Amino acid sequence: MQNETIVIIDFGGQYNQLIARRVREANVYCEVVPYSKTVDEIKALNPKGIIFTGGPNSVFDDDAPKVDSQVFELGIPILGICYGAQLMSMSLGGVVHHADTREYGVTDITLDTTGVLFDGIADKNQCLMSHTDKVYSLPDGFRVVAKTEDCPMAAFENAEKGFYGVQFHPEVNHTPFGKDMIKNFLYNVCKLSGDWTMSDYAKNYIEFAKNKIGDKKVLCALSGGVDSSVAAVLLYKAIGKQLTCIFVDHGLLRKDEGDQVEDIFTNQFDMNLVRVNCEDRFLDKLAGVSDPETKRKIIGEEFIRVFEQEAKKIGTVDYLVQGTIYPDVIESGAGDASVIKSHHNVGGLPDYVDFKEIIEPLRSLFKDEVRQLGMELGIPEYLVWRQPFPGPGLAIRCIGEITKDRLEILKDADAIFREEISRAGLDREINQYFAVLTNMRSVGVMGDERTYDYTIALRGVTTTDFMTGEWARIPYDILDIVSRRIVNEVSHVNRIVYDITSKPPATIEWE
Ligand SMILES: Nc1ncnc2c1ncn2[C@@H]1O[C@H](COP(=O)(O)OP(=O)(O)OP(=O)(O)O)[C@@H](O)[C@H]1O
Ligand SMILES: O=c1[nH]c(=O)c2[nH+]cn([C@@H]3O[C@H](COP(=O)(O)O)[C@@H](O)[C@H]3O)c2[nH]1
Ligand SMILES: NC(=O)CC[C@H](N)C(=O)O
Ligand SMILES: [Mg+2]
Repeated sequence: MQNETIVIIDFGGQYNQLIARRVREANVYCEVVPYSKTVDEIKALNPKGIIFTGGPNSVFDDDAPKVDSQVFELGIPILGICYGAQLMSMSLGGVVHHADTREYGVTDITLDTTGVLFDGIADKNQCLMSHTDKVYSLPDGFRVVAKTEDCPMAAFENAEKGFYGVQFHPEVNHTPFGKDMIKNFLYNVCKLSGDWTMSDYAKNYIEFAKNKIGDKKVLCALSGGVDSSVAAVLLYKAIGKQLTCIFVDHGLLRKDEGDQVEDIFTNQFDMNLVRVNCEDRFLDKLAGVSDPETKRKIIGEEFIRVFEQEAKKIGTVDYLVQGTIYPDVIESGAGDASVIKSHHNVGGLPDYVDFKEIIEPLRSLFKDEVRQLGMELGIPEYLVWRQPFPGPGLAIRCIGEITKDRLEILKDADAIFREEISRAGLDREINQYFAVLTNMRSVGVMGDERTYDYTIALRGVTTTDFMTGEWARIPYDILDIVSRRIVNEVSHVNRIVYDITSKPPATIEWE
């Protein structure tokens, strides 16, 4: 049985996957497709509703992305967001040009609550605006249902045809009524029943993977982290022992982590697991390197070379599975987005990879959705709720050059911090917490003697999606215990600082 489907037509906007996420959150299945799909291809997906996303272009430019105008004749409801609303308006006979006043940021908006999308929503509200063009006149049959000070046509509808346009972005948290508005579109306009759940995602993916892979062999890059554990279990359910998991111990893991991961995946799950110990190989390549992006690229490439080498031992392996999730993709500069940092599994991948294909079952999901999926698959809670740990590991927390000695200092300090946070029962509340070895040394006095040693920085953040985050308000007395213990127990450290920047403007990791 096919789930009720929403088709999201992608015009290159920044928040497109967030739109998809909002639709999934409302228990509706959706697919994001490029604007170049023909109307027949769209029809073949049997959508119950269509959403046009935002996008960087101006609709009236010659080379602006357009959708086949027959889409307006399918009798299917359409919601246009920002660029999508402008495109809908222009395609049906309205007028769009550059605005005299542009709007960027959170803006007060007045909603006409007789508008179908705004049913049950407060009329004085706020929304996120981000546009330089605007709609100046509406096509026949439309009426205005929202306005802001600078945008008199901030939302419009032709309820009879089921066409709706909004100039603002309902998909972001800065538009507090956005989720309700999207639900109104799905439930009141498209008349959906909400027949999709995360367990459907699992079921469908397992079916899809079975058919795609057939009797071929597959290798899964398994770190023991949340994402790759969920990806591995999904694939294991699809193809069982055709799957081999490769766990790379690159010497950049946390204290005792290698043994713990090996223990969990050999004793608790009955999967084929190969642990590859290659500390020297990674450390040799990283010797003398202190630039963060260079470190990331070296590690990204070395990971793949290890996977290729292990694949050869197994025979012919067509597919490599990675636990890539959406934030990894967007921060590595997907499409037109700018590169924040090259996640080793996306932007850090080498140009040539000796596998027929890389499979990434979680590529469009956000972290909290992956956790939900993990619970659906019956993965133990302590694994699903583990704090994330980046693939490049301690290399990007050891600022400057990486040496065995410096890694030892960092591992010991980090272990103390993690131990005290879980002793205080804060490990679920603080979503990611770790130590960073800075490359700064300063003067201290210990046992009446001068010291000149490293500064350790502690980092703690609260976040749900890891795209943005707040620094965690860890109680002073816990920070105090951690600080005393690290300085007393770890040689070559004489000073501890706590990082009090949020993301943005900082990022979670230091490199
Ligand atoms: N040590 C490792 N050995 C093998 N594969 C790895 C290793 N570290 C990372 N990977 C691969 O890179 C992907 C991305 O790493 P990332 O740290 O984002 O995810 P994760 O480790 O699975 O989950 P988490 O975000 O909870 O740490 C992983 O899903 C995995 O496929
Ligand atoms: O697998 C990964 N490979 C990487 O190269 C990488 N860089 C950052 N991270 C993790 O991503 C989340 C966001 O981190 P940033 O705010 O530092 O970008 C945080 O959870 C980081 O730990 C990585 N994960
Ligand atoms: N965010 C958007 O979709 C922007 C649409 C269009 N490029 C504008 O500036 O108005
Ligand atoms: Mg990880």
